[in-house]
Amino acid sequence: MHRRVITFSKNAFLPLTTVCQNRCGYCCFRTPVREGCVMAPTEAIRTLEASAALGCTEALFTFGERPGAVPGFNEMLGRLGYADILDYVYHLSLAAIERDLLPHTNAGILTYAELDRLREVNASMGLMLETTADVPAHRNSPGKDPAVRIEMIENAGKLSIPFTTGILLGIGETEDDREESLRVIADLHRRYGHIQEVIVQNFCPKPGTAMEGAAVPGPDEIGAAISLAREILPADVAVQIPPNLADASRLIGCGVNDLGGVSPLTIDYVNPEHPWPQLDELRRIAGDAELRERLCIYPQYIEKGRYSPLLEPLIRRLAERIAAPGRDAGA
Ligand SMILES: O=c1nc2n(C[C@H](O)[C@H](O)[C@H](O)CO)c3cc(O)ccc3cc-2c(=O)[nH]1
Ligand SMILES: C[C@H]1O[C@@H](n2cnc3c(N)ncnc32)[C@H](O)[C@@H]1O
Ligand code: MET
Ligand code: SF4
Repeated sequence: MHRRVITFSKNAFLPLTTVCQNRCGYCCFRTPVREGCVMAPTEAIRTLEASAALGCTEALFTFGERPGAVPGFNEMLGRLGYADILDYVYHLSLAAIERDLLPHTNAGILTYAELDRLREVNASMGLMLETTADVPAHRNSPGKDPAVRIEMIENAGKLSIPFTTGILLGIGETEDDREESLRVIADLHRRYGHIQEVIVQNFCPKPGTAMEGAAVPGPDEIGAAISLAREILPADVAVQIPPNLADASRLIGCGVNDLGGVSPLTIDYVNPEHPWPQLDELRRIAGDAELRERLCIYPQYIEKGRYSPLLEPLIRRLAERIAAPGRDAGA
């Protein structure tokens, strides 16, 4: 009998900017161009160094989409010495690699050329599909048009980038919409073979946002969505739930096999009111299953050599480190 395995990654969350071209009805992350809307390079480097010292393996760069489209933003970055946000994330990706962290960028919509450039310095990348439905929460978010999201995930496939995507539950979509979204992701993976994991994320209401009073998906509804994901997605695609947003120990039986990225240092800037569970709590969530640390690039993609030559030595070193015999998961 093989014991079930539940994986997770130890990361540092770096919200490079809160400026965003979209205005999603559920989001509390976005801000206008103002003092503090860009993470200063010194702070980013400090976070990378402290996270590496704590044993993290991943630098998660998640930030507002196409901030350069917002007037005043590029001038602000220019004062820090960068041409645009892509230039900044490229530079910090190199800084992460130098400090033994593998970059994973989720910057919202990027063009084929932008993905191609970032691929050189990122071990994996991500973009939530969110939903294929046309929902009011996305009325002011051109980048959440499902056709635009699907095109980017497809471009990442053409470029062979190990990829994370997912669906957001409770933003106005129906159960049929969830099924359609998962089928679209499954089809993309069948065509390009690049989807490592699919996040089934539940909406959490934020005060001051358009959806602050909206109903939240209950545990049974979340469980049903996880089961649906496991049923629809090919077996080599992991189903991930964020362990800080829902009752993970209760949901694990529905087919979850990954708990995503957790950080010993940085908060979840997208859901700042939800602290990350630490290692003992993750073990409790995993229950009888074996809790195993992973990198942001999954083993099957490492084996296939789906990474840039620049990342080869670091990926090899970190893979060895997390596999060291006798080593406790995540210690
Ligand atoms: O690729 C993504 N990774 C996201 N991640 C990263 C994810 O949890 C892991 O780091 C990935 O599994 C990478 O291996 C998040 C991490 C957070 O702390 C908070 C929110 C997210 C959301 C995403 C996401 O939308 N896309
Ligand atoms: C980084 C990812 O976080 C998700 N996201 C954004 N806002 C919320 C919220 N209020 N609750 C849960 N998830 C959210 C989106 O799916 C986004 O793509
Ligand atoms: N803004 C991006 C998106 O929604 C990244 C995650 S939200 C901060 O796709
Ligand atoms: S969820 Fe992402 S795309 Fe939507 S407003 Fe927030 S930062 Fe922008």
